[in-house]
Amino acid sequence: LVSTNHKPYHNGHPLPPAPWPRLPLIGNIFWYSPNIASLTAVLGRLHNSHGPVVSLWVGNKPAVFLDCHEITHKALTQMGTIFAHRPTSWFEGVNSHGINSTTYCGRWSLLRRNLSSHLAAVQHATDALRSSIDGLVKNLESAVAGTEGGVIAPSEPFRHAMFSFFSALCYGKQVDEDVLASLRDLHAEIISLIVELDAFHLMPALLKLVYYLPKWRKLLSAQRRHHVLVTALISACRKQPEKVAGCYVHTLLGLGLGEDEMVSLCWEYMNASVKTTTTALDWIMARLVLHQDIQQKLRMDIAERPSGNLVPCCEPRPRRPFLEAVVVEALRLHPPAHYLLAHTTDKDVILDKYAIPKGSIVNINLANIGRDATLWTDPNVFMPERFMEGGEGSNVNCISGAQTTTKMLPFGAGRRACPGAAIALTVLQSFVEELVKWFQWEPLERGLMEEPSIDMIEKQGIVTEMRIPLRTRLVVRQH
Ligand code: HEM
Repeated sequence: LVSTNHKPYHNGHPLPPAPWPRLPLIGNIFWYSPNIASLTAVLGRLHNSHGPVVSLWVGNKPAVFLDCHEITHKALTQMGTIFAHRPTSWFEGVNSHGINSTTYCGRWSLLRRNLSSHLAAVQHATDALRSSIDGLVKNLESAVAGTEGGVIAPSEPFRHAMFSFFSALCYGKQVDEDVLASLRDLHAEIISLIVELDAFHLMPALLKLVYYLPKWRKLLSAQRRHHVLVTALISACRKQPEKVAGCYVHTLLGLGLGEDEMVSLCWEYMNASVKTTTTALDWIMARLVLHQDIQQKLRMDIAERPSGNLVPCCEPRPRRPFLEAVVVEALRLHPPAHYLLAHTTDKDVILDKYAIPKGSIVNINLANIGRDATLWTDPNVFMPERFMEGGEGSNVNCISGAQTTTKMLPFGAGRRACPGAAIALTVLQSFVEELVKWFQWEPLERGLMEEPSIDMIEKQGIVTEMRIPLRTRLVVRQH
């Protein structure tokens, strides 16, 4: 990468360092990083040579990349309202009316408050949680029974269970299993088409129109089918509101929204919740397979006192610090999203001596912050104890939107922080608790070449999944 910055100043202040050349109207992001997968390596090199604030250009706008806890903290909390905006994109598709793509305004605030109060009300939706976990345990038991040596790949059953839980919260519990299966398939189809089209890098997509056109058509068709299906689910809720009281669609019905808006918000709800929690669960269980001692300690801890997440009307719910520590430590090392959703500013600002022009696309690398050796001891070691009382992470609260510390931020921080953080943690803890109670999670035997039984290498994408999906030997425990 050439380090010269062709136009280094904006209103008398230096712009974040960027590589050269940069073409007028096109910029250089597509040149240096033709797809999402290559972006990490390019940014790694740029940060190494230029520090924590660098940029690549998308058309005539800088895409600024932050890689530092203090600067991130300043942008998201001290300058929170300035950085709370989202860049506009001409390709939003099914997400066009989502909270995440809405700019920081009254509409955003109304929708966000609605989602937050719905999620607070269903935080302990014990029936739905119990039934999804029971379904998962049954699925895993039959998978074990049907394989030699109990070797299974649990990611798909995880996704199935998370989908059934969040769809019960979104659409109510009355939805047919067949309809849910179609919805699940449509979600998978749309997400994989978006990934294939690499919507983040649309410019090359436009240049290779012939190759991309059939995929666009497929995406539009899948989005239309999704629209029809979700509209039917919304109408069913409208006809029998008493059956769906408290579910997300029910709360939306009272807001006077149009059909497209409601479909888009339902898509966002399911998409934001299922992919992230499933990916997090994959990483947590992979860690427990690798660290048998921690799995055993967790099991003993669980046996002493149940967490209460699955007990109806259990107030206050007893805390289980080690279970919480295991989940949070896995989120520190393996956050499902490595970057926050893109932020932007509504005016020119100075951040860490650099000019950030109004409308810049601001990207924050939260994965690097969680693994920063200046903030964490042995950052690459899986050590849940660091989150126990007196540990270096004991003051970290990744739920609160106004964190006092942003040493890790798997859910973001400040005004745009994830509204689903609290429920996501409850769900993950409940799943892990039951999965460890019901099964022993063991590694496969090492291969001839002594390769590790689990590959912890990441695959970059909309979320960062395991490059090789988790495979484990599952032993059903006696109860
Ligand atoms: C492990 C699970 C989850 C993780 C790691 C996660 C992570 C994130 C992150 C990093 C952001 C971007 C924050 C920013 O741009 O500053 C975000 C935003 C968001 N998340 Fe989550 N999330 C999870 C679960 C959920 C759940 C369960 C829901 C809802 C049911 C949800 C709904 C949203 C919404 C609506 C936004 C956009 C907020 C806004 O723009 O105001 N997420 N999430």
